[in-house]
Amino acid sequence: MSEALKRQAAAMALNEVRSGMRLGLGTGSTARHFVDLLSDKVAAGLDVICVPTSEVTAQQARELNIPLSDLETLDRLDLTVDGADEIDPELNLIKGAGGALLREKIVAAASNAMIVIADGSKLVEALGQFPLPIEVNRFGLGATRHLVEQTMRRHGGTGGIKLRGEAAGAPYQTDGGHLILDAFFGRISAPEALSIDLLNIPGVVQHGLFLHMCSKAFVATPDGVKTLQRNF
Ligand SMILES: O=C(CO)[C@H](O)[C@H](O)COP(=O)(O)O
Repeated sequence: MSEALKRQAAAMALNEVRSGMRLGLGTGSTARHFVDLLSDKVAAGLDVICVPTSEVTAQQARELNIPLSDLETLDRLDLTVDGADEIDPELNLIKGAGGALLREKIVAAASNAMIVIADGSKLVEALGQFPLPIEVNRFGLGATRHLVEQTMRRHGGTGGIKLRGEAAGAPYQTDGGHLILDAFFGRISAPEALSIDLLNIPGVVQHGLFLHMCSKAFVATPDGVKTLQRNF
């Protein structure tokens, strides 16, 4: 999908930002457009303080003179704007293709609202066609992978599990120094139960299912930007 559509979705989210807000800044190509557009408003006098969800976003924001803070200094945020890899009709998400899922989830959970920006290709009837990123500790990788695979089979997952970056010769490392297993479920029929089961595996640090966290999504299609909303 085109960068123009991603930017349109990002522009809609920018309309939700008010002076004085504490903002979470997402990661990925769509969130990048949001940060870029936000910087114009900041240059024009918008007063915000932002917490980035990755080193990449932090660097972009610093280069664009967006004021940054962290979750030691601020314990709550007003709003987080982030991208997603899949969005279901309940606004449950799969996130983490960019590897930032742990910080993204910490920042979203610290926020009073989470808005997702995406193009129409991210809308799905059921989560799971996109591989679910699972962030794991390096220690005990083989054992953790085995337990993740057992859990995936119990939940009807039909595909395999790949250590991200392995095929390229060097495992991908997250900002927190962890590894990512990408699990090809096919279809996730009980996301809440899967979430609990994955988090019960000691080597699993976090997974990319964002359940009941997103209250609004701006989804850009060639016919315009759709606003999807969910009340908690
Ligand atoms: O979860 C993410 C990073 O960890 C991204 O938000 C997600 O992968 C969407 O990225 P993009 O906007 O480039 O499609």
